[in-house]
Amino acid sequence: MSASSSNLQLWKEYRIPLVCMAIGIATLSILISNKASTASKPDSNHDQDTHPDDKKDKPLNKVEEIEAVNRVVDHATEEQKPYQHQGLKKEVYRKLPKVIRKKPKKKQAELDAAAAASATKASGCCGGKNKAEDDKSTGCCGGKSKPETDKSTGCCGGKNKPTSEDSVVNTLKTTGCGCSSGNTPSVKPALIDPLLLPELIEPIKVFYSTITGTAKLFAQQLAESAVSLGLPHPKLIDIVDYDTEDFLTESSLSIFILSTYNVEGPNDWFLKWLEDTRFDWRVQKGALNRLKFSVFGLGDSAYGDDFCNGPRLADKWLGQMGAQRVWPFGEGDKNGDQGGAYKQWNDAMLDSLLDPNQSHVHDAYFSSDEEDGASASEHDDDEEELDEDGEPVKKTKEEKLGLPTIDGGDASEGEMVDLEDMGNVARKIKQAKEDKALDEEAYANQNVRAKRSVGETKDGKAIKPREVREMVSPLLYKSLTKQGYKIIGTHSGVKICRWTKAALRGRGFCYKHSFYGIQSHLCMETTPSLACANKCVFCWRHHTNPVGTEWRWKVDDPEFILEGALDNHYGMLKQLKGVPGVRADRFVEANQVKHCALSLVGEPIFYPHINEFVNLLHKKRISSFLVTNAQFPDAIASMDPVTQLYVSVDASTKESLKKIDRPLFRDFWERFLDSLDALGKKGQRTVYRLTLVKDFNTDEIANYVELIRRGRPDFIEIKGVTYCGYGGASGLTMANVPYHAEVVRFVELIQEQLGAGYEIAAEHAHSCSILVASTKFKKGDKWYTHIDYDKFFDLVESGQKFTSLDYMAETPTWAYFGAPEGGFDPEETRYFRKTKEQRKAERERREGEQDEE
Ligand SMILES: Cc1cc2nc3c(=O)[nH]c(=O)nc-3n(C[C@H](O)[C@H](O)[C@H](O)COP(=O)(O)O)c2cc1C
Ligand code: SF4
Repeated sequence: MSASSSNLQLWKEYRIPLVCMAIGIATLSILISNKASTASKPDSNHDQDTHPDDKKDKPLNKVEEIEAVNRVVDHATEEQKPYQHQGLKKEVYRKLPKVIRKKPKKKQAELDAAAAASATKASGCCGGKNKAEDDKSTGCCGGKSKPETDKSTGCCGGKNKPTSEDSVVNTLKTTGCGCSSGNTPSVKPALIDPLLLPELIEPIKVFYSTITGTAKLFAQQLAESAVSLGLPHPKLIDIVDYDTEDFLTESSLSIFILSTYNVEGPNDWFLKWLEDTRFDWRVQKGALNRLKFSVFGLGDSAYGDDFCNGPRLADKWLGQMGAQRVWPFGEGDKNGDQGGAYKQWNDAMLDSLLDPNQSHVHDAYFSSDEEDGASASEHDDDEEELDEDGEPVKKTKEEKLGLPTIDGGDASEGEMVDLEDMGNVARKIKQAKEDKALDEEAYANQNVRAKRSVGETKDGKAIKPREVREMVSPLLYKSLTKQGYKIIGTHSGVKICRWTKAALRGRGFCYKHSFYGIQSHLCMETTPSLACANKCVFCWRHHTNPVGTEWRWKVDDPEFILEGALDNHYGMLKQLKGVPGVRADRFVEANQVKHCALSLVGEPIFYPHINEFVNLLHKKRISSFLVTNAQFPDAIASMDPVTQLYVSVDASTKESLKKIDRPLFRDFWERFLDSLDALGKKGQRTVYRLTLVKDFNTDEIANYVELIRRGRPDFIEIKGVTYCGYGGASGLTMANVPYHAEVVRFVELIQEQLGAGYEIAAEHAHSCSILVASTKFKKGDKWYTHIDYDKFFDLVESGQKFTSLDYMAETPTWAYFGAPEGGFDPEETRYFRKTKEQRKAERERREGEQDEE
């Protein structure tokens, strides 16, 4: 279709609203031109109907409302008036686009010019001068309309020649025409002068996802239609380029044009984020309530039940998270007239948007209850929440109390409660109330609370008071304490590791004993940040620990965290006193922590005062083993020496890292690579930790080799993933846990491809872990992968520069790869889990002994 014929078509479809609006503007022009004379007449009765001040008690009718809105929109001609909204009734004021409530940035001269232009151009009517038979492009009848008022065009046929504002207003009110009989016809009527628009209205955002380009084409068509209607050019955004987290603060009118793919496609990330957020109980109900949206799906009906399933889900989840659906879901079938279906949807959607009578759609674009980021509730806190029909929203008792609703916090659309379930529902509500009360009490009584809050972010920026909140909410507190964590202050945790318990009973140490000489009963596992920037599939905590890309919580004092961690650690140890098998000597030793594993959960390097924390550990001669997930390269670069610095290398390609770590950062891969580079520049011991997940990250040997060459770590720890009963979002099963032989094979392949410089040094068969070490740590036949801890503390104290080679210690031969002990310290008692039969025989034997007594 040519540009002119498409314009013609557009005009045909929009002529009525366009003419109405044009007339409104023409009316204003007249009002303005008469302003000077009328202003000097104190007794003038002009504009009675359009001065809301004069009729404060009467509600405005629709025409008055439009007039009033238009008058303010055309603020350039009213000089100071646009800034004096006091004259407008509240409901009219609220209909104004957000930006025009504020002082416009355009220079007055520019605005005046725009106003002058609109005065001559805006009316679609020539006042009967136009000789064209029927000029459809201008909406002018050429004075042909014989009836007093041509309702179909809104043109009066040049008959109405208002002589005063009064008559204009009356004409407008009765006929909808503002013909002034002498105006030159415009090229094309505009709803609002385009010169003013970019300043006035936030552009529509059009998010598209595409592989073969159709969705992008449709997005461009939408943009063209919007522009032809006088709206600002919408922003076209490829969904893969948008940071999904930003939807949480997005307030624009957002149109989603999404294609469907049953293979890996451009929607995956967005849909995954929507799903995660929708079902994440930590995300508040109505998280997207600032967003106004509509979705159009592209698909192919040949895919049967999968036709447009992705876009459909997007539409559903957006709605369920509180986003306002301004226009119903539309779909276009590749197997049919996809373009036609789209055009119909596109046109109807824009039409409704510009139609003030369709207030819920219209308001999504032209009105906002927010100003300067203040929420609606902040702004109009005296007002009731209204539903789509303008009725006050009836909230349940639970909603008013902020309690979880029946389905766990969300009464989603289409989810109705069966009458028979009402008993269960009542019980659930009661239970939820009791649980909440208990949680809040436990939280309030937490005996370890932050003594000092550090009110700044990692970059030293002060945290604004309203942003400071605690990372651990009462619900999270409950969840974590249930899992055995002790919470310190507002964002730190400590937990006793199972190897610590095993060591207390003389039943062996963890792999770090075999690789680096750590005795597990002397080790404390803690984290100063329960939050993380990933949602790794093998992290069983990702449904509970908070996530974020930047620190936005209260910050606790490092000294307080360390003291709290030690107190809680010792407190938990005490509870093991007297437990059968606990060795007295180990129990006494354990009361002096010598190692700290900063790897419990979350991202320790995220904590803004991590350097202070680590230095405090070293002052107490406690070693530090810090594991980071390689998303904060700057923090790695600025990290003071730690005894051993790890990065988790969970995958070796961008695609698999995205699949496994599910990072929140859009530039996660660049961050990951930068982290490896930063690691390569550290002087102290550095380690890559590879966790193998079968079918996820075990096939990319060459890429791993590449990454190892990049960061040149001293050591590479490779272990098979541990099965923790995943399910849920991770989708992992036992089938994803590699056998020991498979891990060995993988390591051998890595070592082969790495060539000289690295060798397989040690293993801990029990935990399926293998250590590949740089040959810098081998002297002759002997490995020196262990650590001289005292030497390390002395080096730190000295303040001199040192390297990983300055504090190495000899590795015992039982820890060597291939040694018969398999990395198990021969001085420990090997404990083999009993089989079912053995446990049964043991029980029978004990019962027999009791009988004898
Ligand atoms: C590999 C492939 C998989 C597809 N999977 C689906 C599907 O599961 N459901 C569906 O409705 N359409 C499916 N389609 C059809 C596309 O969604 C449809 O052709 C759409 O118009 C493409 O939009 P685009 O050009 O913006 O990428 C698939 C198309 C391809 C090529
Ligand atoms: S290093 Fe880790 S696994 Fe080993 S004892 Fe410490 S916390 Fe437990």
